[in-house]
Amino acid sequence: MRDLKAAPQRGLLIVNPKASTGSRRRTRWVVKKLDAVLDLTVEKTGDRGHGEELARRGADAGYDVVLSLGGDGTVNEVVNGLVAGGRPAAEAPLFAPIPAGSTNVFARALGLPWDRRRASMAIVAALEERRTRTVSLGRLQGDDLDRLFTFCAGLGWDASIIKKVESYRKKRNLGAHYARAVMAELNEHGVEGDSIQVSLSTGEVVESTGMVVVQNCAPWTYLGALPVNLNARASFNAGLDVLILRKLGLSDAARTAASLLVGRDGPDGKHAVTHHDLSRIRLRASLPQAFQLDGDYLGERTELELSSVPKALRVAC
Ligand SMILES: Nc1ncnc2c1ncn2[C@@H]1O[C@H](COP(=O)(O)OP(=O)(O)OP(=O)(O)O)[C@@H](O)[C@H]1O
Repeated sequence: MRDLKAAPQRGLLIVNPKASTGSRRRTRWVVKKLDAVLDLTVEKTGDRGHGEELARRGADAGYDVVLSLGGDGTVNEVVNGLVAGGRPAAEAPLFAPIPAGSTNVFARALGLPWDRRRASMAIVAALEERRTRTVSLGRLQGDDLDRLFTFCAGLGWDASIIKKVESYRKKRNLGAHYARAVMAELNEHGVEGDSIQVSLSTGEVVESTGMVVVQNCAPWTYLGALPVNLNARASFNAGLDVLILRKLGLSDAARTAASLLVGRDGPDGKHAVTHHDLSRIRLRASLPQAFQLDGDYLGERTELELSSVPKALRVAC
């Protein structure tokens, strides 16, 4: 093991001061821990998109390690900045996400604890022991859009629900907000969604009425400590997994929702089909549909293409 104190790696910590579980005191604690093992620079994000710009500049400046302190939105921005323009993983800084959002799916999918102190200690140990892993990312393209995602993207129902949850603003008690948004969505639009044609890289074409979720890893999300699995086989070492909801009745919707919460492998069968390890998925909807990327609602689209980018990002873990 190299003595990091003698030759410290250059580290850039990108902090979202508005992240839902962040605070100045907690940030100071994290900075102190990292400062002991890295030649550390700290930058705060000032607005949406700033994390991506800071990360891109950090990669251009040759930082060895870039860390984020924020939620999955900040992780998404920083990752997009690090490997912007197709920068290969070997030429980009090592990345480490320190959780400060409400859910922190990417960090937890990597095996890091939700608690930021414990996660920081685990990252410091990984840096000291030079433990790294190279993971896949997803890429989403459409019209004026070309973005990477770390854990999931979706078109239709789940994205409409995310839009509603975001509009409720308060991030506490996310489970209750989610349930409220599901009920509001059912009230407004019922369970019958618009048709989405899903073309898979295997050559198969599947029709969905209302919801397609693509995963780069498992789980899809967490409700508190509970992982919610749509595609339990999704993995950073494989291509993309997809869940396609087909025709739903109200009782099917309830059954599907329940199987998401209690099932180990997620729903499958007559009303939902899943496919594993795909290189590409094309989506074409009959009407503009809400879409989400790493849990952030990003607008509406009728056509999207998603592809897997293998071994796209080096992470410390
Ligand atoms: N200074 C800032 N002011 C307002 N928004 C910001 C600022 N810095 C970053 N953001 C934006 O805040 C969004 C959400 O941030 P982030 O995901 O880090 O936290 P979060 O919303 O608490 O996380 P989660 O959604 O997991 O609860 C990001 O998309 C980012 O662009």
